[in-house]
Amino acid sequence: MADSIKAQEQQHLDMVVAKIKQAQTAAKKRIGVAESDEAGIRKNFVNDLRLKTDSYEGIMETALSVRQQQQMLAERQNSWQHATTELSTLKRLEKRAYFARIDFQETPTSKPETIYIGLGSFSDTPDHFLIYDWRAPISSIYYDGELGAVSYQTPDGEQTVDVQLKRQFQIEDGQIVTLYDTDQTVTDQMLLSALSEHSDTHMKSIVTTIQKEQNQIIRDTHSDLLFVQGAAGSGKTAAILQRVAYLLYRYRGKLNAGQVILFSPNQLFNDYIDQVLPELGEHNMVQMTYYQYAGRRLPKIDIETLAQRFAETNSPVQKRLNALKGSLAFFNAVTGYADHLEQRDMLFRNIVFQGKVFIPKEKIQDIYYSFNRNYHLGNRLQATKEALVRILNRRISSEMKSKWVEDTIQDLSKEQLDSLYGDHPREFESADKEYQFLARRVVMTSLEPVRKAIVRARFLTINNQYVHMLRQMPERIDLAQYHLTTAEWQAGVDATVAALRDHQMQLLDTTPYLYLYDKMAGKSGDRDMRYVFLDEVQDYNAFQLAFLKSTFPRARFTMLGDLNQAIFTKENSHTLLHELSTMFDPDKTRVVQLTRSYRSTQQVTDFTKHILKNGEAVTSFAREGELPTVTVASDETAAIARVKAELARNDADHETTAIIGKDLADCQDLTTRLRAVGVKATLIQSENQRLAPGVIVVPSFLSKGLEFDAVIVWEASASRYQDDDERQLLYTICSRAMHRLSLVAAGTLSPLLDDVPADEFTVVPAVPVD
Ligand SMILES: Nc1ncnc2c1ncn2[C@@H]1O[C@H](COP(=O)(O)OP(=O)(O)OP(=O)(O)O)[C@@H](O)[C@H]1O
Repeated sequence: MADSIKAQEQQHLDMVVAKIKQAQTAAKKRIGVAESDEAGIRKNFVNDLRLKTDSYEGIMETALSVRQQQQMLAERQNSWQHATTELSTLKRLEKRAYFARIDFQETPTSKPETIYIGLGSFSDTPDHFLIYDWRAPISSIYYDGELGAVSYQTPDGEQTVDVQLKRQFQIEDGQIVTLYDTDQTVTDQMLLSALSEHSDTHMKSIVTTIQKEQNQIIRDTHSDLLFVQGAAGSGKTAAILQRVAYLLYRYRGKLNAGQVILFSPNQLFNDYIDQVLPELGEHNMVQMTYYQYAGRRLPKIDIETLAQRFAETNSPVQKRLNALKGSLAFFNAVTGYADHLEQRDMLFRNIVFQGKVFIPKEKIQDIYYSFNRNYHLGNRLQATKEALVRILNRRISSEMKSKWVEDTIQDLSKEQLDSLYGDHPREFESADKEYQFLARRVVMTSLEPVRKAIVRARFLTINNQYVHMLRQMPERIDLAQYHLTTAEWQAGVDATVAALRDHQMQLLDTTPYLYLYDKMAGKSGDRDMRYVFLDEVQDYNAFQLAFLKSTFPRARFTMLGDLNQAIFTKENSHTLLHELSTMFDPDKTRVVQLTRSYRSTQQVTDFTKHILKNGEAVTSFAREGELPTVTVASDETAAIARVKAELARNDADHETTAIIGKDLADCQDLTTRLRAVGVKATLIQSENQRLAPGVIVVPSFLSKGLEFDAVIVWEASASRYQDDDERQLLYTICSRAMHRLSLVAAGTLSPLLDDVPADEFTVVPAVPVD
């Protein structure tokens, strides 16, 4: 491109940067003013306060004056917050003001317009935008269209413009490094340079190179369910993070980051992505794994961990039980059972006081079912609690006359007496009045646990109720459809009961258990949550999805998954799509498919896709790299030597490496062996660990969603990956590699690699070990 254009653009950039700097000075000034105003208000708070407490009007006046001061403080804090946010945006813009320019005309006769697009908006006067935020409606034309007529959505409907120029910039520290004009959406050149960067322990934002299909996901505001099926590395995760940023911008003032929740595959992944939104100037959304969510709600139960779940080898019967318990039919059956509890079968527990039955369960049951048919589970429970509290109150008077109360009062120490009197004046009309006062306090204090038990509905018994429900299930669900006999089902229930006795539970049981509990307690869900994102949705079952939908009744759902990577649900993942389609209104459901993989080089993508049989479509973005390597060593010592050599090569080329083993035991063993030959590597044992720089060894089930420059698959042998249902797992592992992929096996190579054509990998012999 002509140097004169670059010079002109640099001049424009210098002008914008100068204005950004002026704006920074102004923002700093406002921060200073707000800070000193706030300090002033705090200092004079006491002086300015008109304390009058001798009359009712005086108290009112004092309260008003406190309120006024608080309001003034809040205003200052608000303006401080505002100026601080603005300053941080301006600082980011100063370095890289924008990344694109678009010239367009709204109609053939209207004035040509030029806009620049960057990470945030910037205007020097209220209506004069020098930079448009990438999320502004008009910015969409940068991502969506080529030159010529391009339409974009505005809050008032669709608008079409004639785009005459698209220019992309790479700017570093206020200097234009390169610029190019293009007629494409985002040039391959720009994408290529973004993708050639080395990975690090944190994901980066993709704002400058968002692809057209990704933009559809990011800007969707219509769907109740947005389902994205995307190949490994197709940018699903990247797209949802930009989507969150987009939604927070689009609904600024109405939506905050606390109303958006992302269920992620593991804690490591949370760590990996947690910089993206702050880099875009937004707060992070609520992020947790489903396991954490369930665990938080069931603090007294040990829920099966990811590692345990992964290590499970399920018998054919167990697989069929799993299919049933994860189905939508089971969800509907639990709903039916809960509805039936409105008429009968709710189980209760005695309320106990001092080791004796205080209110018997039969009495509670009578009360519970005494309300008429219009009462549902929620208000029935509430009304029961109120009735029980009334009983409790009546019992206070009778209990005051008991012998134990008299004994207690006689034995009270001075401290205990002081605490019973509290703020109450110590003068009483008579000794009897004083005794009555103390007796009431004694009874109320000791009955407090009873009151709590009532208020917290401890008279319900979720464990028993859950088991009761499971026992009854054969009446509600056709076991034959799942190829199960009643005996097999009941044996499954026995196993659940045994686990519950030890306060343990399979992840598979936690959701029906929570759902039943919510129904019994009449909970109507978290109505504040507006957007729910589920990453790696193929690892959820239909029950969990239906439960999340009922837990967040007002939320819109974005689900992202790759049916090729179902490492927990395996063959059930394809039925999931079908079950989902029955849960949401088809008019408000949108399915988007992303088939292009951006993560890996063409060679890695081609190799990995041969691992799948009947896999979903995957194409690679044309980025060249080395062929993957395969090494079959005669024994583990030789295999370790090969790993060591490959690590040395990666290190020399500054490629960060993850060695991915099948399970934790393999990874522990490998780490020890590597240490013995002088190689330092961090073993990631649990999902709560942090990602570390340098070589890491990670078990397959924790590598989900992550990516690394180079991946070494440890023990790609027949002893580890043999069955067809392990194809998706091996695929997931291999698809973590961006530039280099090496597979090392001791003994025989996994037969799952048989379909990879011989010219798509290099055979590297194991290094001879002396
Ligand atoms: N438009 C884009 N511009 C630049 N980089 C991109 C783009 N889309 C995706 N990438 C990069 O490709 C890599 C893979 O993206 P991401 O992790 O979002 O894929 P994914 O679909 O979630 O993969 P998986 O299902 O395998 O975990 C990331 O490094 C991401 O930054």
